[in-house]
Amino acid sequence: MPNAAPAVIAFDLDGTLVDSAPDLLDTLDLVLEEAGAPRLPREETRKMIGAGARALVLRGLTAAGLDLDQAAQDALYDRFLVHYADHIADKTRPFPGLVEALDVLTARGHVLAVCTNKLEYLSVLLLERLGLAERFAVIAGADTYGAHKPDAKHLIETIRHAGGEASRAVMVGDSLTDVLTARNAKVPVVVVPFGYTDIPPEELGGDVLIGHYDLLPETVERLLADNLAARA
Ligand SMILES: O=C(O)COP(=O)(O)O
Ligand SMILES: [Mg+2]
Repeated sequence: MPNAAPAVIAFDLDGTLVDSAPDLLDTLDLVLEEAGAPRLPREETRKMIGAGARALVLRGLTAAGLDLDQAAQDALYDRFLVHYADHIADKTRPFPGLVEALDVLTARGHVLAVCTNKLEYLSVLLLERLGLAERFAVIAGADTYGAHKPDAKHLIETIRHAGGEASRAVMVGDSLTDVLTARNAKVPVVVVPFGYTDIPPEELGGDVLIGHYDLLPETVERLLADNLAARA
């Protein structure tokens, strides 16, 4: 019997859809430099991405050994947001094969959504600049539903607003936060290995690890079918 709800494929943004590290970390370098901190190595700061911009700034300050009061931290965060918004798509690009994979998923009738710990307005701005925004039924940021990853509510609400249900959805992400979110929401999760994580991607505990977006459409079909069979 056909399921009335479309399948929803929910993507993390930073490190999953797009390689946004260059613009995020250029901005982090700039605000830390303005605060008088030494420059941190990229291998180190890359792993600080994944819990949103405020966490990125705070992690940078901690790693640089700067102990600022709340007002100074807030000012630095505001400065980060303004500069980042102005440079959000200078170097940021979709990962190879992404656009083709999204085309295939959409042609199969699946609905695409974004579930990210980036703020909603920055997520929309970035995807608009890259010409990708229209592809997603929902772009849900850390501030969209009053709960953010790894809270299951962020993913469940994203799927619901996209017109689907958690029992017929797949999450795609690059970090432990994404895997935990999917587990909490009882949604299967695909891990991509080209994002930002301090844990090796194969150790994140996802259902499937794919090395290239070419593999995503068949992987999604398999996970949806497995899920259906498990529920029968
Ligand atoms: O920008 C961040 O730190 C978080 O973004 P993500 O949830 O899309 O990985
Ligand atoms: Mg990510």
